[in-house]
Amino acid sequence: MEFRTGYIAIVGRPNVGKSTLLNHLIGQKISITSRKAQTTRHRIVGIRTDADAQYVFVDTPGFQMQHQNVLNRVMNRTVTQSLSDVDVALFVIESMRFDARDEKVLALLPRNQPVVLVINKTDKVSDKSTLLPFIEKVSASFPFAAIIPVSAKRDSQLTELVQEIRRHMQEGEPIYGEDEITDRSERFLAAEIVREKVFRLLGDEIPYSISVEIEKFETEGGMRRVYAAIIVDRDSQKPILIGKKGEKLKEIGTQSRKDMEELFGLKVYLELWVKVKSGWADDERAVKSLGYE
Ligand SMILES: Nc1nc2c(ncn2[C@@H]2O[C@H](COP(=O)(O)OP(=O)(O)OP(=O)(O)O)[C@@H](O)[C@H]2O)c(=O)[nH]1
Repeated sequence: MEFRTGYIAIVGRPNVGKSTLLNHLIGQKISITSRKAQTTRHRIVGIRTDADAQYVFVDTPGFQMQHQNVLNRVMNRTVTQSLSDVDVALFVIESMRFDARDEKVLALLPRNQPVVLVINKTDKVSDKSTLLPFIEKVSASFPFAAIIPVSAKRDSQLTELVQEIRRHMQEGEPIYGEDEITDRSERFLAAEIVREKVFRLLGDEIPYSISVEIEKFETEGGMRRVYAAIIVDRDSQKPILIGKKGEKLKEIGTQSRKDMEELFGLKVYLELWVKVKSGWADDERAVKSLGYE
């Protein structure tokens, strides 16, 4: 069988189980989001590599998972455009529920490219015979490429879903190497976690241009040591990030460390500091957030 690769977007109204689905498809918890809209076209939220395919799951700008009000805030066109360059979109709904909010999302989906309807939470349906009429009703509303009822939580029908996704992908070499997926992506995710916390805790106070550089990333005796610099543009942004008596940075550190521990399944020692991009004498370590508090 030829090797295939492709990009996949998972969309749907809040609470239908998109994150759960993603996590179960990729086998670990690496779905990360921040409150700010992304500037990049697509952000990778997870990768699954099988013997015959590599699945790259992306978050769609203006359509981010875990955003409650995003549909009100973003122009529909942007959403449709950004969705049109993935290979396949998964439109997730809940079993036996298809309301106005689902329809609103559905209206934004491109019609010139495959959309798979994923009916999640089938485990909650006690009388399975009610599912069929429901499926028929929803399927009349859009030319879906396929309809797959699943239970993300129970891993039910996920193999079938993966096979269906693969059908819509092109032959091609893996985009990400196997080794890259373990270490490099963990580094990348560590940086994403810190960035997410910065935005969560500081929101609009901080410009979108900040970045996070992982300067050291190593594992020693069951402990992951992460040294990360938050890079800001201007000196004046530094005190905002650090906060009174280092409070903000400490909170960013504590929350980041917790997420990293959950993600890596290891104890994490995290050292965080703020660096000014153009700065000369600014490489100072402001806070040490220990791996056990
Ligand atoms: N019974 C059942 N519950 C599920 C299933 N999948 C997800 N859930 C639950 O549904 C709730 C929402 O799941 P999420 O994965 O956070 O949903 P989401 O679509 O990412 O939600 P937003 O982040 O708000 O967009 C959680 O309580 C999940 O545990 C499933 O297959 N069966």
